[in-house]
Amino acid sequence: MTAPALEAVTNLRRLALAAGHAAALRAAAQLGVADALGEEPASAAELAHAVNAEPGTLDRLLRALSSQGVFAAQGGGYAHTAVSRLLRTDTPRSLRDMVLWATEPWTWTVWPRLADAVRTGKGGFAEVHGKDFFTYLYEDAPESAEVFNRAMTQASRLSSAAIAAALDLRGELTVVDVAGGHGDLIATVLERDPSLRGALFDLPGVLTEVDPRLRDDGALGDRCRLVAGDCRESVPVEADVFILKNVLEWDDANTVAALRNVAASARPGGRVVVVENLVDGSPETGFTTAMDLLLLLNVDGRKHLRQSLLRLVQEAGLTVTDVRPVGPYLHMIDSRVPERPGDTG
Ligand SMILES: C[S@@+](CC[C@H](N)C(=O)[O-])C[C@H]1O[C@@H](n2cnc3c(N)ncnc32)[C@H](O)[C@@H]1O
Repeated sequence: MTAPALEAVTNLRRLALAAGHAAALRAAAQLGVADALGEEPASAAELAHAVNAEPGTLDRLLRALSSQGVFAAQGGGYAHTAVSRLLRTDTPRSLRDMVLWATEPWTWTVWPRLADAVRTGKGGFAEVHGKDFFTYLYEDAPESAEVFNRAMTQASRLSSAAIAAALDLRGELTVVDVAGGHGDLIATVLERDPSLRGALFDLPGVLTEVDPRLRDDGALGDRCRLVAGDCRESVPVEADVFILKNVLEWDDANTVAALRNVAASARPGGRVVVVENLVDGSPETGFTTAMDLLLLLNVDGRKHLRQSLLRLVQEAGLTVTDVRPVGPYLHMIDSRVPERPGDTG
């Protein structure tokens, strides 16, 4: 076999078993291996003792992960790499919950339906579970819902400071983060500008456990309201600026409905800022394209191309004023509610 032919075989075989590496990541996160490993390399037996596992099988797990750069085989044992450190719980950039979220039990039940979804254009989650994804999450899989919300906060911590810096809210008085999860972004925005007041809007189940800074007794509690609701029905909050970050990932009808509801609550000339990872504008194409497919399966949704997202923002009657990268992997779409909404159709 020629070298290119061998490489093709190797690549395809690795991809075909990529679920095994995702499962290995999940197992390591569940076992707490990254927390058990310190600055010095440790043997599989030492780590197995620390995480209450069988040494031989833990060695196999760590060998599989090391083959992908998660931990490094060293001197008969294993050492941390930059990637494995992200699985620790005590690092500010921890992505442990993100790993758990991406590999939750429900994900393994939806992936086999991908061919059908591609054929029909529908993920079909509601047909299988009898309810839409977020209802299922909060009613039937509350532990998964907690993992989800923590994962969103972990992802937000990577970008909130960059977004807050890029927003330029001079002259604005009030800002609401629509579907803002536990509120890392709105807290970061309010911390940056002490004159601003804010609101965090999300589903009722999410707001039961918000960022400690936003609680009544938190440092920002008196400047931020918590408003529960469904943004596909209405967004009953008055504000100068509406932010929607990683929210417009449903099917197009629900995405336009949410944007229209925001536009209806905003004053004419009000600002609506959409922040998303774009499939065609992100350095993480492996992540965004796979997430695009997962969103198809769970919410009949998608990660957008730049043009498809701009089209929906405009369809909702908003006037796009700027599109620019924010942070290493997101884009910020700035738009305004027309001064005379009736004119735009
Ligand atoms: C991908 S998360 C993004 C959270 C947050 N904006 C962030 O970037 O970390 C999507 C958010 O939308 C919320 N959400 C989903 N459906 C919603 C709805 N119908 N109304 C309001 N919020 C909703 C979820 O609870 C979740 O917090």
